[in-house]
Amino acid sequence: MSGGLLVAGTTSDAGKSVLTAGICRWLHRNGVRVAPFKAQNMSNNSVVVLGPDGRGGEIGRAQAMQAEACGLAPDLRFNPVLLKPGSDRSSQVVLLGEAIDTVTAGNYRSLRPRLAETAYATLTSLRAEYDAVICEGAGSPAEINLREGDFVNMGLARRFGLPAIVVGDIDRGGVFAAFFGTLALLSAQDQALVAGFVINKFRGDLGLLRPGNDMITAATGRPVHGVLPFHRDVWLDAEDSLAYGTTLGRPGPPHGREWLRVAVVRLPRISNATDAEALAAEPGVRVHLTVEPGDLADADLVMLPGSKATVSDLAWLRETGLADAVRAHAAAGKPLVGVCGGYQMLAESIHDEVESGHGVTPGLGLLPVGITFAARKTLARSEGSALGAPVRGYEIHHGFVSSGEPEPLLRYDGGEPEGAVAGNVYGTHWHGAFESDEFRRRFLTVAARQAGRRFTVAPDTRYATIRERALDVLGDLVAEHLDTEALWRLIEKGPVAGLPFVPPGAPAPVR
Ligand SMILES: NC(=O)CC[C@H](N)C(=O)O
Repeated sequence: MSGGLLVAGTTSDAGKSVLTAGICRWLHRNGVRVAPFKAQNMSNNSVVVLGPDGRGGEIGRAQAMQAEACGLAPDLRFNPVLLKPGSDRSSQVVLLGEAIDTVTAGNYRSLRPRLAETAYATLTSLRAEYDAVICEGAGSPAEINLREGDFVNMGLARRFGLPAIVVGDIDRGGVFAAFFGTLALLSAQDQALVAGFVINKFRGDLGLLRPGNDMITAATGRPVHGVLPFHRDVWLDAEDSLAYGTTLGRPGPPHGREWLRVAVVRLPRISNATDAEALAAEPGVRVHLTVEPGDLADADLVMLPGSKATVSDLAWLRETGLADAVRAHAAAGKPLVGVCGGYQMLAESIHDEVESGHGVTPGLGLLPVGITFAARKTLARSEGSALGAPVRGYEIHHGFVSSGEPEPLLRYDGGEPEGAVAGNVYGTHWHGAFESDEFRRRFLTVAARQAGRRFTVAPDTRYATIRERALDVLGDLVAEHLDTEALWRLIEKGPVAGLPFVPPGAPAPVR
């Protein structure tokens, strides 16, 4: 079998990543050798994967999660093109794991053929190796301004003759109009590949929804392949919904007497926000993403997460009054932790000719280090220890500590120091450290003490188990709520013949 499917969405955050992961898990459980794929991802949430040469490279976090759903180690080919936005107008281009260039609207066109050819070649190799490859689209396939040269959505489906399903988020409303409009704005050729729809995040009465499903099927000639219920356990790696004001997950009640309140500053170019998810997995730890200085005043622990744009996010921190709130929190003796870009912001100074080109910028001066940016990106999977517990993490950064000899937070297995501690202020370049269970427990215990909070960490939270369970939930959702027979047929046999065309089709360019 050389099966395939494109999971497209009516919008970003409609549930493509989650549905792709769920389909992957369901197939994997049924003994299918399945791999995930996203030709091009735009995200600052990445993981480090070791390439065939043993060197570290980056792919989008969602494809690493989907690989896990397939029972596979992540592979650079699962996400050959990763665009990491550093501003509204420019992104770093990561091709098969390696940062090769910076794109702006101006030069994307000239770069695109190379990106597309790499994506096509990569998918070809995956299809030769696996029984099925489940491809995730990006944004909406009906972005009519981007249709020309598209290699992520229908462009990819056309090239490989893949059937496509379109998932829509009913929680936002307008899902039927979105399905109809998405289909009707595609060319006849593309419409022929769109086999049906999936409704996501449904929380009402199925009886009330059903007439709508029947009508959209009558209007488009395509079935609704299933309705996935809103599920409160589906929150890990939910990167598109990292809106400020969000509380991560649904942690259980505290193991001890009080909750520990964690405020994570929702930086404009936040990267690897999953560092905060590991904290939110602990019972009694409430993790809130915020842009409000007032929220910091109430927090026990404040986290400055990673950032793809350290210097400009630091300027934003100052403009919004958050920098003062961070300082006041630290001055009160309460714990503050900076991860990667957030760590860099806590330094005395940041010398950056690479990411921002701003030269020297004063940092918040809360940790006794100086940071300098190097053109070469550090990409590593790292192991060591901290607070007497083993720690694993991964590193994705241009900036490095170029001065200062702080008390380290961590040590690499070889003994090299990493990160810094100054009383109640902590920093490290490592992402993922809080996924190490014993280290997380010890860190939260110290943090609670410094915050004067009667919080007791649960003795037995295993982050890896929680992740595994979340993937199983996704597999269950697909198995229980989708027409899996229809899905299987699509994946195995390809597009359905004779699907009707819905006018007007792709609009002609206006010259
Ligand atoms: N992952 C991060 O937070 C990166 C930090 C910073 N932008 C750097 O490249 O060094």
